[in-house]
Amino acid sequence: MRFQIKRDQTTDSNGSANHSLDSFKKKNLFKTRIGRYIDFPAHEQNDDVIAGHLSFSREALHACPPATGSSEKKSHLKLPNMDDWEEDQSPVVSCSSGFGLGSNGSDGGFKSFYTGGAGNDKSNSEGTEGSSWKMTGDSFRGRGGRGGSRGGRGGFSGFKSEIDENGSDGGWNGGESRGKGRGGFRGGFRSGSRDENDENGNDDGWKGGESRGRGRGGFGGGFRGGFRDGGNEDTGRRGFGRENNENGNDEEGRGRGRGGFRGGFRDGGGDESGKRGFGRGGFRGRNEEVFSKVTTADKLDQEGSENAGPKVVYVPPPPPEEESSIFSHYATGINFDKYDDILVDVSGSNPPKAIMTFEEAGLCDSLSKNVSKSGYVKPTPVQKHGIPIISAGRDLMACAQTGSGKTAAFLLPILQRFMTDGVAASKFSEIQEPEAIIVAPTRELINQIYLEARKFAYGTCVRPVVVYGGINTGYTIREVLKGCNVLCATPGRLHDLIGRGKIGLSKVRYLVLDEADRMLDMGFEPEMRKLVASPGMPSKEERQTLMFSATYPEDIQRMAADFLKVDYIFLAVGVVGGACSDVEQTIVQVDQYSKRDQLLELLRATGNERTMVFVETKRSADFIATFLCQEKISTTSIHGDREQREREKALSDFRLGQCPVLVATSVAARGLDIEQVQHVVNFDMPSSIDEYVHRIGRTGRCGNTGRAVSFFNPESDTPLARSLVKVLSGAQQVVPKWLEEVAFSAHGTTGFNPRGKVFASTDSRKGGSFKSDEPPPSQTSAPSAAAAADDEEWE
Ligand SMILES: Nc1ncnc2c1ncn2[C@@H]1O[C@H](COP(=O)(O)OP(=O)(O)OP(=O)(O)O)[C@@H](O)[C@H]1O
Repeated sequence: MRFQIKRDQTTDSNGSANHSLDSFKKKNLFKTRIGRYIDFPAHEQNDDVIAGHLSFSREALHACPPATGSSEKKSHLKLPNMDDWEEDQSPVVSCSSGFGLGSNGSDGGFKSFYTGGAGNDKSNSEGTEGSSWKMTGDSFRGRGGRGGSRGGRGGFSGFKSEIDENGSDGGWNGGESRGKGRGGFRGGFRSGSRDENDENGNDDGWKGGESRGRGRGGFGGGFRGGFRDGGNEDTGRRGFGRENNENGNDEEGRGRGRGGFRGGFRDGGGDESGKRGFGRGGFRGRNEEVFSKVTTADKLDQEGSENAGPKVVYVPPPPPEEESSIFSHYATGINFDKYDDILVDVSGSNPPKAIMTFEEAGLCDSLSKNVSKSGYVKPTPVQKHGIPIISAGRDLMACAQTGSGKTAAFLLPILQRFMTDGVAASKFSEIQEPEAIIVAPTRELINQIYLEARKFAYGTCVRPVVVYGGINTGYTIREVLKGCNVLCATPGRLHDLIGRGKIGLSKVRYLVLDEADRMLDMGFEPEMRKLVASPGMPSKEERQTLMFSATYPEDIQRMAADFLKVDYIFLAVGVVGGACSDVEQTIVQVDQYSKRDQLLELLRATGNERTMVFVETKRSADFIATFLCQEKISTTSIHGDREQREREKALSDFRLGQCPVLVATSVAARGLDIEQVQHVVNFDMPSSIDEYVHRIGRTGRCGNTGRAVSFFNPESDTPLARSLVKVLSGAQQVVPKWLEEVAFSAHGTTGFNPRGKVFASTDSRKGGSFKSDEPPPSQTSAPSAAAAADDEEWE
C-alpha cells in the first residue's frame, strides 16, 4: 500500500508526492487526504515507508503534532476507520492538528477542500457567486457552504503553486486568484499544472484561475469552466457542468459538495435537487453520478483534447511481442460443452445457417492458425451463429452470456473479410481511414479487444490500433498514423482524433458496438449518434453494424434499431440479460455496518483466490482497498479517478496474481476477461440488474465455474430485489426466502423501480419482454442509476 496525498494536487508524474511536510505546515494546510494506496505490500506498512512515499522524513513525520483530540503519536497518519467513514465518507489523513472544516462530516464538502487555516466561516461571501450557488444554496451551505473559502483556499492554492515543479507563474497566479473565491482552489491548481504541461503556451492557466477564483464556477466546475473559457467571469454554470474530469481531481467535491450541486444544477436547481445532491445519495456517490451523466460530452474533451486540461503524458508500455504472450490463453472449463445445450433464438429474415466448426467458417490459413494457437477448438454458440451472420453481410444485434466468446464472434468474420477483399488503409497517409471501427465503454476493455484483434490478425496485413483516453495524444496519433485498418476506440478519443483530422470515416465497412446496451444508453447515445452522423461515415445501408452484449434492456433494443438496417438479425443465446449459470450466486443479507467484517471473513476463507470486490463509488473503492491492505490482504484497486498508469498497473498486478484482490467500481464490470477470477463479491449491490449480471460475469468464464457473493442491504437494495430473484431463478440458483419476501413486499409498493430495467426476453420486435412485474419501458428509459453509477468510470 502506498499513500499519496491526492495526486492531482501534490504528486509528480511518477505518482509520488513531491512536497515536504513543511510545505503543508507553512501553508496552513492542516489536513490532507489519503490519495491512492497502490502497490504497497502489506509488510511495508510502517512509518518509514509511508513517509518515504510521501517524501516526508520519519523525523518530520513524528515532529508533526498529533491531530486534534488525539493523543496518538501517529495520528497524523491515522487511517480512517469505518465509523468515520460512515459519517463523512472521507478518508482523511490528519497531517497535523488542524481545523479543516467539518471533520465530523457536517461540513464535509468543504473539508474536502482542505480549507484549513483561517476563514472557516466566511461562507459564500463572494456576492458574485450569485445565482448558481443560490440555486442549491441551502443544501450547499448545509454541507459545505460555509467555506472559509478565501483563507483556506488561498492557502491551499499557494501550496499548490509551490508544488508546481516548474515553478511557473501560472500556478502562482492561479493561486492568487483562487484566494478570492472558493472556486479558485481547483482552478488555480489546474492553471498551475496546466502551465506546467501546456505545450502551447500558458496564459490559459492564469486566466482560468482568475475566473474561477472570482466566479461561482470556481468551486469545482470552475476548474474546467474557467479553464476552458479563458477567464470568463460568468462561467460558473459551465464550470459546474464540466467538472467531472477524468483526472479525478474533483473527487472530494463530487463526493459532497459538487456532486450535490451538480445534481441541483442539472435538475434546474431548486432545493429539492440540491438536497438530492447533498443528501446521502449525493455524497455517497449514487445520485452524484446520476447527475454527472449528462456531461459525457465533456468527457470527450477531457479524454482526448489537450485543450481540455493538463496534457496527459502517459504512454503505456507496448504489449508483448512474443508469440507465446500474444497467444497465451486460459483453458476452457468443464462446462464449455454445456454451451451447446443453451437455447438459441435467431430472429430476422433469412438468417444464415449456423456453423458447427471453425473449419466451416471458411477462415483463411493465417486466421485458422491463429484461432487454433489461441486454443479455440470449437466455436461457442454465439460464434456458431454470429460468424455466418456477419460473413453474410447482415447487421446483427447479438446477446450472449458473459464470457461466452462474443469478441471472437465479431473479430473473426471481419478479419476474414479483410483477408479476402484486401485492406486499403495505409501508413503513407496523414489521415487514416480504418475499415472497421470497434467501440467499447472503457479503456481497459477496448485495450483487451485490441489485443484480441492483434492476436487474430497476427501475421496478416491487417493492422489493428487502439486509442483511448488517459494516454498521451501524440503517442496515440503516431500509432494511428503507422496505419490503421481496425480501430479499437473509446468514444471520446475517437471523436477527438476525428476532429483532429487523423481519422477519416469514409472507408468504414464495419461499425461494432461492444457492450452495445451501454454504448447506447444515456451516457454514450449522443456520442454514438454523433459518430454515425459524422462527415464521411457511410450510412447504415452502406456499412455493417454489429452490436454485442450480455444484456439488452428493451428500450435500448428499440433505440439500437436506429443504427441498424431494417432487416438486422437478432441473436439471443439463452435468456437475454440472463446471468451465466456457471456462476454460483449467493446473496447475503447484511446491514451497512457489518459489510466490512463480512468481507474480511469471506476473503480470509477464500485464501489466495483471485477475487474482484465491487463497490459503488470510487471513494469506497479507495477506502475498502485501504482497509484490506491494513488487514494484510494484498489488494489493489481500479476506478475512474485513478490515473491510467495506475489503472493499468492495478489490472496487471491482479492478472498476474501479485494482488489477488481487486477492489473495483463498475469500470471493471463489463467485458474484462481475467484468468482465474474465482470469486466476485458485490460489497455494494450495483445500481441495476444488468450491472449485476456483468459484474458476476467476471468469473465463470468460458465454461469455467465461479462464485459470486453479494451483500444485500434491504435498506438500500430493495428496489433490485425483484429483478434479482428473476436473475437467480433464471440461472437455476437458490433464491433465499428472505429475498423473495423482500421482493414480494417491494412489489406493488414501488410503482417505479429506478434501479431495475426491463428485461427483454427476446427480440423486442417480437414484443416479447417480461412486462408483468417490471416497470414499463417509458419509465426505465429515464436516466438510469445504472448508467450513472459509474459515470466517470466510463470513457
Ligand atoms: N471458441 C472458443 N474456444 C475457447 N476459448 C474461447 C472461445 N471463444 C472465446 N474463448 C475465450 O473465452 C474467453 C471469454 O471470451 P470473451 O471475452 O470474448 O467473452 P464475452 O462473451 O465477450 O464476455 P463479456 O460478456 O464478459 O464481454 C476469452 O478468454 C476467449 O479467448
